[in-house]
Amino acid sequence: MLDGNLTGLKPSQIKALERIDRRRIPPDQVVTGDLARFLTELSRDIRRQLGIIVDRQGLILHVLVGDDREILIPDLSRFGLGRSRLRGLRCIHTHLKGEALSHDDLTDLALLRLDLMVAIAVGEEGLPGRVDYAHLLPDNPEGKTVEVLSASSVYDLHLDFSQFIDSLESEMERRMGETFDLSDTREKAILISAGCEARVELEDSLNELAELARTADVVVLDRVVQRTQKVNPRFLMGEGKIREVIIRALQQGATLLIFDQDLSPGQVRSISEMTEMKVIDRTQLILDIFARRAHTLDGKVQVEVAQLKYLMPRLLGKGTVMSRLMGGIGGRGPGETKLEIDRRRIRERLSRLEKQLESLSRGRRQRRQRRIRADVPIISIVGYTNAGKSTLLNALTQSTVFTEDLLFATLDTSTRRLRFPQEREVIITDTVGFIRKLPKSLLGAFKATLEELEDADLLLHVVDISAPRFEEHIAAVERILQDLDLGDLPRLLVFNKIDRVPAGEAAALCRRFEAIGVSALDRSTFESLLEELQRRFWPQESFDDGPEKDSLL
Ligand SMILES: Nc1nc2c(ncn2[C@@H]2O[C@H](COP(=O)(O)OP(=O)(O)OP(=O)(O)O)[C@@H](O)[C@H]2O)c(=O)[nH]1
Ligand SMILES: [Mg+2]
Repeated sequence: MLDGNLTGLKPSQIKALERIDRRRIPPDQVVTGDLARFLTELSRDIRRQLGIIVDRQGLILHVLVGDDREILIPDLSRFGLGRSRLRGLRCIHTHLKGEALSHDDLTDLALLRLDLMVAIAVGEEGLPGRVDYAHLLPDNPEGKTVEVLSASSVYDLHLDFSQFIDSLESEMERRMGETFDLSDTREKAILISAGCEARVELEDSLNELAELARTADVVVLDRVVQRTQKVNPRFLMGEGKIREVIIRALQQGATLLIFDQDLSPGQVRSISEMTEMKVIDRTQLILDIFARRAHTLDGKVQVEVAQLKYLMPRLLGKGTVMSRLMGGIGGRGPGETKLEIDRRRIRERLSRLEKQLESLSRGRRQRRQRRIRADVPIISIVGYTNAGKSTLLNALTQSTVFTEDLLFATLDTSTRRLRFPQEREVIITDTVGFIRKLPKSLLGAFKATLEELEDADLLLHVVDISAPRFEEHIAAVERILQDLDLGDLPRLLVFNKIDRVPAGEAAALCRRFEAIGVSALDRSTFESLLEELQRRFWPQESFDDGPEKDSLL
């Protein structure tokens, strides 16, 4: 296959170029003397660089014609990356002025994961001169990515290529095997954050991203934090820096880049153009988790609507970025539904789903009305994800809502009854956990579920006080409540997981925040919470004897 700028070439030259691919290089040689000479002579005649892309069998797959300074390598993504993340292809090209391997040559080598990048100088009379070549390095503590070597001529290039590439690959695999199990098929991610905030803030948010990644069953290989003066509109960070990050990620064996900041459709596109690794942002990761977690019809429909809305503006005409957004993480459709690639069909599907949501929400409204008519107080549990909301609901009502030490265990509201003495009862509902930077689109998607909060007579705001930054969690939840127009509802702060902090400290924090401490794992800690609930709902009655513990717990 002949690529590049052929204008102005004589038909005989084009024919000669087209015939190059009939040649074959023995697998143990980088390039034969004959072929090198053919390339340098023709290159001198047309005064342009010439290149070939060769596979490990020595077949020539592409012939490239450049200008006097560079050649452009066509898209090689169809060849895929092997286990060591090498492409199994090398690039051999001519340099007209005997210049060393350029920065672009080395970048191509690293970004495309070529076996070798070789430059042969066009010498006098078009004879092949010095050979410069570079190969990638296995992951190493210094973070060095390439090794550049040279030979005084092709005839002095005594490199047994097949042996060389075999041992390089095994070393690469050995190094990767030190950080992760090579047979593990889960996605391997590099977490990336770039922003103007203070480093601790970036790190903190990145820790949470790591938790999200763990929840999504992704292996995290490394983290990159880049403080920037100003956010780069195309790549989030500087172009050179992002390239460096991608090159390191590939070297470490990553398959996925996860950005802590939300990427604009344009940014996803520009970064994706540099690499075949999947590029996703925080929102997409959360969407992915939601997609795995949605169990009820409501939940599934809501997540799919959010996913489609997120993907729409990110579609390219041909669906190329799409296909990369799709596979595996960041593209998991909830349940059976496969996301469609066609934009028009997405639009149709969206409107169908939205109708479905509408009717689901009607059903919910009726159920709610019945509840309100029954005149039973409604308590909604809200709080940061993983605070222990579902555990508390279960413990209070002796039921079994799914709980787990992962983020977003709960996506669907569940409703239970809590009985008090003297035939009194309240209804308690559990909700989806909140999180910092919860994307607006997602909030919108869950509006239907969160609508139920409007009916609440009281919000139990559950906080995990063993979390290092629980105050920020409180603030994030408060902000989201404001966004949902629920800021005026009465609420009660419940500090959960007091078993994980020293008793004195827990008591002091509760006093300071006017909160009630509990450990959702230990029902004997519920007394003051239950008393407070009774006081709030039936204030005129006195409970001098205190709640009858046996009937309560
Ligand atoms: N030590 C301790 N662990 C708790 C306590 N309450 C809950 N947990 C644990 O915290 C984790 C999260 O609990 P969940 O009830 O799933 O939390 P959630 O707030 O419903 O989380 P999402 O639904 O994901 O938003 C689980 O592993 C619980 O066992 C507690 O009082 N003490
Ligand atoms: Mg839960």
